[in-house]
Amino acid sequence: MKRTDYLSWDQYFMGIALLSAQRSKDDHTQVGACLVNDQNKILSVGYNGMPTGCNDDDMPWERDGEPLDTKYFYVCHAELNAILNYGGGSLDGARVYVTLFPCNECAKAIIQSGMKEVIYMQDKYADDDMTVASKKMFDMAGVTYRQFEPKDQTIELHL
Ligand SMILES: Nc1nc(=O)n([C@H]2C[C@H](O)[C@@H](COP(=O)(O)O)O2)cc1CO
Ligand SMILES: [Zn+2]
Repeated sequence: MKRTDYLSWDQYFMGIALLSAQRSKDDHTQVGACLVNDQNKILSVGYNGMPTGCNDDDMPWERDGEPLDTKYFYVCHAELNAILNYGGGSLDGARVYVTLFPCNECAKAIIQSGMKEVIYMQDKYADDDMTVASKKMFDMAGVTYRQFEPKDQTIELHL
């Protein structure tokens, strides 16, 4: 008999984004992203972290303080990492599953790389100008975005 409680594509890819987020060293916000093509093949994954070669232990993870002593100048966002991690050529027409709505900088990278759809989970910075700017650019550029609809399915991983 065919299983009925298998994961939908959306659940599968958002699940991979959520698992990727668990690699983040950021103690306040962990973000994961998964890029998928129109044949539902995974192209790339990423999470928010310091640039390669910048030691996690030597970099600041603070949110407040002198700008140079906070994480914001340094950390590479999950979406940008996923885009840059893709070694296979064009991302034209791809979609991105991301656990937090993209910032304006990642929105630009998403648009410029030719991606067409954003599926996001949280939108906790919806009122921030960066998110308003992201949506403005997505709307103008014809990149659609929709919030992931949780099916209340729990998966336990014993790692
Ligand atoms: N879409 C995003 N992707 C990301 O990877 N990030 C990262 C950058 C930081 O490491 C963290 C946000 O830090 P905080 O301001 O919530 O403590 O999440 C943030 C956003 C929000 O725009
Ligand atoms: Zn970003």
